[in-house]
Amino acid sequence: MRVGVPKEIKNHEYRVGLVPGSVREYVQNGHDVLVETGAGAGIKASDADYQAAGAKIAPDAKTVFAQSDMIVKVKEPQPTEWAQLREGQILYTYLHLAPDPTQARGLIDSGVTAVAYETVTDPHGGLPLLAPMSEVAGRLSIQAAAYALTAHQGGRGLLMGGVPGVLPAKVLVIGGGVVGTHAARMAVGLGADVTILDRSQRRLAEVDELFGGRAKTRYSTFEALDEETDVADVVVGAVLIPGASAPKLVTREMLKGMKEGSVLVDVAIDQGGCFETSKATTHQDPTYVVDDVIHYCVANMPGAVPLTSSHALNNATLTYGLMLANKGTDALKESQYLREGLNVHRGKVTYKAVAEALNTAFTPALDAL
Ligand SMILES: NC(=O)C1=CN([C@@H]2O[C@H](COP(=O)(O)OP(=O)(O)OC[C@H]3O[C@@H](n4cnc5c(N)ncnc54)[C@H](O)[C@@H]3O)[C@@H](O)[C@H]2O)C=CC1
Ligand SMILES: CC(=O)C(=O)O
Ligand SMILES: [Mg+2]
Repeated sequence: MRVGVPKEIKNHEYRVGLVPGSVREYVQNGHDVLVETGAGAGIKASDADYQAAGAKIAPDAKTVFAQSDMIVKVKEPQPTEWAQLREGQILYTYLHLAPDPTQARGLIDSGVTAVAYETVTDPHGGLPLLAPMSEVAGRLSIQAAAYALTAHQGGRGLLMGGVPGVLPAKVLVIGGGVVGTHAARMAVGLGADVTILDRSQRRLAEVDELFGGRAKTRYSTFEALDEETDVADVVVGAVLIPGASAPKLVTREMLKGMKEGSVLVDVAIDQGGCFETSKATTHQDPTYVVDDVIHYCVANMPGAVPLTSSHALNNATLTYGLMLANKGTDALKESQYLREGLNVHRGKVTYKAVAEALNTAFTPALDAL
């Protein structure tokens, strides 16, 4: 198969779909790899590094899309990209289709076979291709919040960990999954006063065990959200219902009870966001203010640390990517875990939560394949 890697074009997105080490693995499996010139610039990998790993270099994205059987990316295709996809071609990348009907329409119309990293599963029940970027985004969320809390950024003028004799910031984390626990770990490490809300009793027990009392846990109800947002200096939105649009948990009304200069970081923005007042922002202009509360809603947070993120992502995507390259769509028939990643195939939506969110017909993946 010919596997193509275009340069990412989303705002300030510096990650790359395949690092040179992964290219080498594809080549050893008998595949041709075509990499757009400069695709690795964000991770300091030159065209020569890719050539040394066995790739051929294409002069532009158009050549990559036209000549490849499978496209490996990081972020959801942008309009100019989905216009170049076609039936019989495999797209392997993050998609986040539920809150993005325009992209969904583009993929449906293209006929492409689109496998979304964020819904691929594994025998352990997690989301193995989402997890590494959730680890990065969770950790980054606290860096972003600490910066936004500074006075010159319009924040409360608060040091996350306080100092002896002065209380630290109160950090509320909504959702104790991968993003949530990694955010909490960083916040605890900085000395903040951390509370984690989750809707899963089992998860709360695991989180309680994990933090050994250094973070508090609370069951997530609207009452809890209302009370906890009133006292928080930082709120991290980290909930997920796989494939679906995020539930709106912090309402506009709750915002009115929050402190002036407090900070909301909505990591769940890639699934539409879990605060009513969230709208996606970019690394170029990451924050805005509503009712004196700073909102940070960057949908590709890990793109800011591409060296860490590209390698972490490749560690997770390589095995399933090779299965797709080696067996084509038969890989989707053989592996139920990889098949969970299939969102769109030959014009049909094959992931239930996505079909529901888009109010469109659902075709079970096995029927579509
Ligand atoms: N903005 C960005 O750059 C990035 C965003 N993300 C996003 O972050 C979000 C979270 O991802 P993960 O932590 O990997 O998911 P996860 O599945 O590990 O954790 C989600 C948690 O939310 C909990 N939850 C669900 N409904 C809830 C509610 N009503 N109240 C409280 N908790 C609730 C679940 O029980 C679960 O523990 C996803 O939307 C993911 O796509 C991930 C990486 C990068
Ligand atoms: C998961 C995601 O949206 C990202 O890594 O950009
Ligand atoms: Mg309140």
